[in-house]
Amino acid sequence: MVQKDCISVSQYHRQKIKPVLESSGLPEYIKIVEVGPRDGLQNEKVIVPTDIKIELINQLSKTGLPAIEVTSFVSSKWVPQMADHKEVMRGIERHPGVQYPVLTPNLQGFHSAIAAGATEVSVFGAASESFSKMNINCSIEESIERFEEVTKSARNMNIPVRGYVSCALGCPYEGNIVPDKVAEVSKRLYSMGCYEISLGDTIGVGTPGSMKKMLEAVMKEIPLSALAVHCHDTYGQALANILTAVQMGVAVVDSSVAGLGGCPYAKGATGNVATEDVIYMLNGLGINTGVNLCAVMEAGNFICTALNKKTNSKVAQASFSTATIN
Ligand SMILES: CC(C)(COP(=O)([O-])OP(=O)([O-])OC[C@H]1O[C@@H](n2cnc3c(N)ncnc32)[C@H](O)[C@@H]1OP(=O)([O-])[O-])[C@@H](O)C(=O)NCCC(=O)NCCSC(=O)C[C@@](C)(O)CC(=O)[O-]
Repeated sequence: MVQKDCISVSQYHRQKIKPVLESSGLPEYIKIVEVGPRDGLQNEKVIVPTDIKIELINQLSKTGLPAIEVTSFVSSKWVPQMADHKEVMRGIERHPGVQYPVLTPNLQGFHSAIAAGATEVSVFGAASESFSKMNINCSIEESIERFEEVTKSARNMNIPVRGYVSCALGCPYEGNIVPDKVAEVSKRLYSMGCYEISLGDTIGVGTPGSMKKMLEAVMKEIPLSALAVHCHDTYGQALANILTAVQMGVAVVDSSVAGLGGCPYAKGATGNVATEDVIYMLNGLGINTGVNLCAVMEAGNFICTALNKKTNSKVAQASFSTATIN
């Protein structure tokens, strides 16, 4: 059940990201991009039934979240969990003011996504050659060519395109990735028309120190207002890394309800930072998100019950055991 005092989505969606809270130097509003239904569920061992995915997205749509990544239009041989992309896309109830982006690695995926009713897409590249090859079966250069085809078609249809750069703080195959490489790939995605670049710590190895260095390099090439961070929590650093990014002025944060997820081509990587934990931290900093924490916890409880697993959200764990949320 959504709380009565939940601030309306459209109220926040309409407003531009404001520069900073005057007293603290922090952004006054942070946009949360919920990636659980895609990034979270793509990595589940058992195939999650389509109606459960749809119900999860419908519940999340009522929480005040401004953006919910719904699914991926990728090959079902590569990611069987996302094979029902069309049914999910067509089955969800769309709420005014909520964005419902989907992943599209190439023109084929883009056309399928549009045919299924997608109104926003994301291309996903990497700052690591090896990861690019393992994840989307092509070099970084080839991926850029494919993404250019997608952005060109999208522009003609007025479809916004978001760009991911995976391995921004480390690669499961190559180890360290130099910040300049992240900046270079980010710049290319931004130059081809991606409205926002989400910097992915795909395997959750970053620290506040490496996040700061990487962001300093990327911020030389791309406006701060076009940057997002996407932190997995494998080493327990995600919230600290997000706080570092927010202190540097980043105002878009990706997260996953109940901390679900991982990437099938980044073995051992755990889920994204839990949406509940990010909201709790931002609430404590006095930063608006427009998202109702209780309603997100209810959605988290729904999906964890359906998957028969324990939530990875520390906030949900604490709240369900003490029944107190501040
Ligand atoms: C990109 C491909 C498709 C290339 O895969 P490929 O095998 O090189 O593709 P191809 O062009 O040679 O085509 C081979 C077959 O795939 C089909 N195909 C071709 N394109 C599509 C498509 N779009 N949708 C559905 N089917 C497609 C195509 O029709 C053909 O079918 P066949 O004739 O064999 O029956 C493949 O590598 C793939 O699907 N990879 C997906 C990987 C993925 O989804 N990874 C997880 C998401 S990334 C991530 O999690 C990181 C992120 C974003 O969260 C950020 C972070 O944490 O860092």
